[in-house]
Amino acid sequence: MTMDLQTERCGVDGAAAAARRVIDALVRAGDISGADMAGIADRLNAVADDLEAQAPPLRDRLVNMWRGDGNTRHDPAAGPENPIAPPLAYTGRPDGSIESDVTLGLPYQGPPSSVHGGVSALLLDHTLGVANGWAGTSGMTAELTLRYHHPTPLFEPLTVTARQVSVDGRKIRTTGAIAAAGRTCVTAEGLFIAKPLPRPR
Ligand SMILES: CCCCCCCC(=O)SCCNC(=O)CCNC(=O)[C@H](O)C(C)(C)COP(=O)(O)OP(=O)(O)OC[C@H]1O[C@@H](n2cnc3c(N)ncnc32)[C@H](O)[C@@H]1OP(=O)(O)O
Repeated sequence: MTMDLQTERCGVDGAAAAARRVIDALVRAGDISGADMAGIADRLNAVADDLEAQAPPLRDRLVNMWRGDGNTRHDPAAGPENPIAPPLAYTGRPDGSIESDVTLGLPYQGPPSSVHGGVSALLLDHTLGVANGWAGTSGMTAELTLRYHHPTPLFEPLTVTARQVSVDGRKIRTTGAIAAAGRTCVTAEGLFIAKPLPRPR
């Protein structure tokens, strides 16, 4: 079952996807390309000027971002509204786990042709959090333990999975992994504490 995060559509999604494409193309081109980088900077700054001039007050945008009670759309891992999110798109499995297939490019590079360890941590922290929501009991990350078994490749399909393991009072334990071609690259164990922060209203 696909989660509601993916079924809702907003106008900003298309612009965010274009910005994501620009980030990827910029990192890909670099200074060894023939691109007119000064001209590109001017054009990108003009876009930013336009957006900044029309942005609502910060508080209004925060309320808008946190509307409703379910998944949000702005986070840096799965948020379709956020250009720095790959973004992950989750499918819930009948066994209570969740899964997302994603291919990461150069903006997420750490070691050569491999995913940055901090990016893997971001994706796993968020995916464990979403798995908690999928299981019905959510919390704040209190501890996140990662084990990097093998380099996680860029440019190849990755599968990010997570599953809530137990709920003991306010303590929620959740595990997850990133795999490439059936090989586990990173595993995660998280302790979450049930303590909802109020959403801006
Ligand atoms: C769909 C959306 C998915 C989003 C996923 C993204 C998740 C995130 O990134 S969350 C952001 C990162 N996390 C944070 O910022 C959390 C910051 N920390 C906090 O807010 C608090 O320390 C918090 C909520 C973890 C715990 O605070 P608090 O509610 O006061 O806990 P407290 O009452 O002291 O302790 C409760 C129990 O948890 C235990 N505990 C608390 N913190 C920890 C910890 N870091 N490690 C181990 N145990 C802990 C305590 O020992 C206590 O256990 P016991 O009941 O056995 O004595």
